[in-house]
Formats: sequence, C-alpha cells, structure tokens
Amino acid sequence: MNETRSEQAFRSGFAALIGRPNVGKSTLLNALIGQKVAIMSSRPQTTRNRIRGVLTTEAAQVIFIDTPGIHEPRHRLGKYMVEAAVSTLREVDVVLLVVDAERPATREDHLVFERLAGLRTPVLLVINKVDLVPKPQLLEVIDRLRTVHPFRHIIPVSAKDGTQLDTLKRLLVAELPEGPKYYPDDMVTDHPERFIIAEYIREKVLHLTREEVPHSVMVDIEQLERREDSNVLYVHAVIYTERESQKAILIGKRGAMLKQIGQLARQELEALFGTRVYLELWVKVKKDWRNQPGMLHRWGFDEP
Ligand SMILES: Nc1nc2c(ncn2[C@@H]2O[C@H](COP(=O)(O)OP(=O)(O)OP(=O)(O)O)[C@@H](O)[C@H]2O)c(=O)[nH]1
Repeated sequence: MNETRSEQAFRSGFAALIGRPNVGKSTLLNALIGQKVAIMSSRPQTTRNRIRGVLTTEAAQVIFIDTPGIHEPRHRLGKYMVEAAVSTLREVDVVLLVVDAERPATREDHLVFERLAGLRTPVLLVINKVDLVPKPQLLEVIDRLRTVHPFRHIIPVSAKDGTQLDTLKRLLVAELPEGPKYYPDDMVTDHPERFIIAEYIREKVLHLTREEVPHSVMVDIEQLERREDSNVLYVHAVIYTERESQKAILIGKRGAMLKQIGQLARQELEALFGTRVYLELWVKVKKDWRNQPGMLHRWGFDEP
C-alpha cells in the first residue's frame, strides 16, 4: 500500500508498566490499546509477571507486562522477591513509570522510584491525569520529578481524554529494537508463559556461553503443565542449535553446562511464577531452522 511504510523495519519488545495503585495504569493501557485490549493470561492469579496487554500497530508491537513486586514495600515481599521484580526491569526494553499529576510523589510513589536506582533500561515518566491540574501546577510537578531519575522522556498525558497518547506511543515504540511480531493482531488469550519461559532459558544460554554459542539458539517449550495439587509448574523445553559443536558446548562436561542453565533458569522462573518449577531441558540440533517456516510459526514468529 504505502511503500515507505512497508520498507520500515518492524519493531517489537517488552514494556514494564509500573506505578503505585490508582495512578491510572489500567486506564492508560486500555486507552493505548483501545479495542484490541488483550489480557493475555488465562490465570492471572498464578502468574507473577503477567502480560497485561499487547499493543499492535502497523509498525510495532509492544508487550506490556506487570511487575507486581515493584509496588510492594520490602517488608511485605521479602528481599528476594523485590530483587526478582527489579530484575524484570533490567530485562525489558523500556519501563513506563506512571504517576498521578495530582498526587505525584506520595510515599508509595517513592517506593517505586527507589527501585529505579542504577537502572540502565530507559524509563519514560508518564504524568497521568493532567486534565485535573492547572498548567502552572503541572510545570511544578515536572520540575520536581525531573531529579528523581534520569528519565528518557517526561510525558504529561490524560488517559481519560486521550491527551498526548499519540506522543507517548511514538516515544515508546522508538525505544524498541527491530523485531518480529510475537503475537497475531487479534490474539486474545494464549499461554504467554510459554514465550516468557523460553526467553528466560535462552537468556541463560546466551549469558553462560557468551560468544561460543551464537544467537541462533532457539528454545521451544514442548510441554507446560501446571500441577495444581502440588503447586508445581512442569516445563519440558528443548534448546535447538544449528550445529553439533554448539550442542556439545551447551551440554558441557558431563552435562555441567546444561545443569547450570537449568538451575539458573529454574530459580528465576520460580520467583517469576511464585510456584515451584520442574524444568527438564534437552538440546537438539536442527540445521537451518531459521529458514523453515513451520518452525518459525511454531515459535510464534509470524511474518509481520
Ligand atoms: N481524571 C482522570 N482520571 C483518571 C485518568 N486515568 C485514570 N483515571 C482514574 O483513576 C482511577 C484509577 O485508575 P486505574 O486505571 O484503575 O488505576 P491503576 O493504576 O490501574 O490502579 P491499580 O490497578 O489499583 O494499580 C480510576 O477512577 C480512573 O478512572 C485520567 O487521565 N484523568
């Protein structure tokens, strides 16, 4: 249709939506996503990092995730869980911090601000509910919050009447890397857990093997079963490589590397889902998987 548009690279990635209760996160998300609001998790109560929604435009896809531990005081949640929540902020592409223009720096807000210390992920500060405050007051708020963190942008919006939402979308998408469309446009429900688990395992692979194993690694979750009675999430995953030599590295001496990958991934997944995780990992060679459309579809990478 439009030539210049089709030449532009598609962007995709994860955005963490954070902010104390009642600042308008849900309203904002609904306003950004509009009719396509897609609450992805069928069992929100069992998943800690739930996907709240997916914004798909012609040029980009933003997957918004929730990080519940971020808003909780340390004593209620325990150090480990807070750290798990904060580590999510390091893993996403962009953080959207929402505050309320009328009450922008309560004690609860500061709790959230504290979690940003030292964070390298770009943070967009969204000052919501600007329809409720006069402009001079808004300028004061911006001045005050400017010093809280080196925000990438400060964007005053009103989720309620739509003020500045297009600007916010544009700035948000600009922070995302080029990438595939992870979810079909009309996806309403799925098990995003599959995708998240695969990404966690893949991250451990890349981290532990450094340059020895290139990015051609793919993780496929073959089986995902929640054993309600025992509160265990059972995961059977296969790490695909393109060469035998990579497979050998991934398995390591007497399986030591694979064991380490599994242990680290399991610990993080347990923190993420708040349940025990039984993780079974296999390594298989699948030559040239990247050129097999069937494989790509299986992993949800549909052509944009
Ligand atoms: N005036 C005004 N009200 C808003 C705006 N955005 C949200 N609200 C109101 O603020 C209240 C809280 O909004 P929510 O979207 O539920 O807030 P939340 O941050 O998702 O809250 P939790 O789910 O508790 O974390 C609701 O009554 C909204 O109608 C806005 O831009 N302007």
